[in-house]
Amino acid sequence: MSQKKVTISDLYQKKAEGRKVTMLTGYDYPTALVLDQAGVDSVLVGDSLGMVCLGYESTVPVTMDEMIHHVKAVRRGLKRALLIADMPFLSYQISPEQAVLNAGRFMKEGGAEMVKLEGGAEMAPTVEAITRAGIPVCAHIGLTPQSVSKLGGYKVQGKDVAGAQKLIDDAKALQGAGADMIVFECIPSPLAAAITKASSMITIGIGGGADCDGQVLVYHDIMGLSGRRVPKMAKQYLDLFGQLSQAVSQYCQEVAGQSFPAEEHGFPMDPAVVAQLKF
Ligand SMILES: Nc1nc(=O)c2c([nH]1)NC[C@@H]1CN(c3ccc(C(=O)N[C@@H](CCC(=O)O)C(=O)O)cc3)CN21
Ligand SMILES: CC(C)C(=O)C(=O)O
Ligand SMILES: [Mg+2]
Repeated sequence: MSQKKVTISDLYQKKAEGRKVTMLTGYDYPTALVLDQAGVDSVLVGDSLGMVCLGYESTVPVTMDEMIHHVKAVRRGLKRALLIADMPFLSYQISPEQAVLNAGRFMKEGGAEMVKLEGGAEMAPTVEAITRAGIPVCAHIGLTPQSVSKLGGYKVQGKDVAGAQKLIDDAKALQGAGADMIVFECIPSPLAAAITKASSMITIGIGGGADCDGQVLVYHDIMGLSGRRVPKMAKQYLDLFGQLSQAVSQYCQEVAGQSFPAEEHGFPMDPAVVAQLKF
């Protein structure tokens, strides 16, 4: 595995050559070590951390300070993979100025290399302002979880002509505004394939089918760590929740049954020393 840092040009190169870009979410230092050493191209500190790490009902309550705390932890664990920070709800929607300031915090305080934000053509001026400040942007269209109340639930987007055409127009506007990358979340595979073909941006699917330039999933979903049913687009590779629960219950049994700690888990003392102690 090459130890060279992954750059955005490397990912454009992959797109050009038809080699797939890999991305996973990562929220903490040990996970960053695993992802980096296993060779993933990019790590997204997603605002999904609000749901999977902090126990919120949605991504809406997540703050900039919470995000930065996690981005810094992931930064310390990455040597190679590209670090992308997800802009949380209301950190970029108010004005392009507010967006540049918060995107800049991710770069300056968090050590991020790219920021991601949700929204279509209406976000083009914001993407343009962030890009103009020298900060690479990943867009995100389709199912945009920060708008879950407006969307009426976590539902597939772009199924009818009007919805699909809007996503095509959104992608065009975001590309024109300078986005280098775009996430397609829960949109029909043929639509994601067609936009990918027409687009110079690096397209990353999560429920966008096999023909995107790359794929992203939530780490806790693929590892079976979320403790919930995983969304349809995720593939669960491990059942860590089950394994962790089993290990915790075994530990409790062994402490209760006094088979833990064993001799080797403690620190001996010279009996001559013990003999001299007065109690
Ligand atoms: N753990 C986790 N994984 C995610 O992928 C994820 C989050 N959290 N939080 C933020 C958003 C929310 N996401 C979600 C949440 C639910 C569905 C879901 O329930 N989808 C339905 C299909 C919907 C339809 O058919 O219209 C499903 O059956 O999985 C999808 C994406 C994706 N993101
Ligand atoms: C699932 C990805 C695309 C995301 O936005 C997140 O993890 O917050
Ligand atoms: Mg997100």
